[in-house]
Amino acid sequence: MLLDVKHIKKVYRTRGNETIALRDVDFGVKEGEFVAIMGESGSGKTTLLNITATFDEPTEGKIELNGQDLSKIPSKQIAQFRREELGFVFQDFNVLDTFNNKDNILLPLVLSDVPKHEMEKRLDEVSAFVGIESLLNKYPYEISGGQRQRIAIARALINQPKLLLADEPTGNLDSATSSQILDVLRSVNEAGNTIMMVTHSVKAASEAARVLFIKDGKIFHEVYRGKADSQAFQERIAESLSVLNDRGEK
Ligand SMILES: Nc1ncnc2c1ncn2[C@@H]1O[C@H](COP(=O)(O)OP(=O)(O)OP(=O)(O)O)[C@@H](O)[C@H]1O
Repeated sequence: MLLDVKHIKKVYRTRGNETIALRDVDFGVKEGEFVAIMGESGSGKTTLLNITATFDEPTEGKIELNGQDLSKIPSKQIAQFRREELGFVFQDFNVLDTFNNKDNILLPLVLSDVPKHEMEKRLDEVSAFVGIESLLNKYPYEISGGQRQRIAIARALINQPKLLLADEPTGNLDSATSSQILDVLRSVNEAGNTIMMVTHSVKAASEAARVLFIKDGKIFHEVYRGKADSQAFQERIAESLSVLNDRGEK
């Protein structure tokens, strides 16, 4: 298993209030898998992603990436770990307007002291893969949302991370652009990269091979695409969501 999420519980304590955001969440992600996580607002998806990303720590349980217990990484090495082992794609792109697109993509390599010729080689590869060669010398504010998300995906891939974490990557895009970004994510996965993606979108989730449904901080259900085509898988996902919501209303 590349990612092992072991009996995670997360309790937020704020001024006497206690919120149990995750309870006994337990699953694994194999190398090369594409897993989507769905659930209603407040069900714990972002909490799970944040803990996997080492932005936060579980109250109980542990997460291992390639056998490495995330809680054992010394705090001084956390930033380096994130930069070298994980890639991030967010809803709001998180690219820096003060750098041009090329420097945005290269930033993780600069911070990791990768030699210049290696940087150029990886930049060429990743730019061709994501289809952004003509955008490299522009700035993020000069390009469209979909193009910005491509830059963010290139930046996430440039360090050849073990795991790509995506939080609602099509949330700020129109449907045509979303489809293009989903195509990119599919090819990223087909090239062997492991992806864990939080999404509200049935269409986005249907790109994954497996969808986990979270409800009230617990994994409630999961579906595998198997041999289903995209349309059939979307119907199954939508059906699972309606069961999830129905039971919530009772
Ligand atoms: N920093 C925090 N302090 C206290 N409670 C929090 C904090 N972050 C999240 N929560 C609570 O934990 C629960 C899970 O929240 P989380 O953000 O993980 O849900 P989500 O499924 O990602 O929701 P959304 O789809 O709206 O982003 C919610 O009840 C939320 O109010």
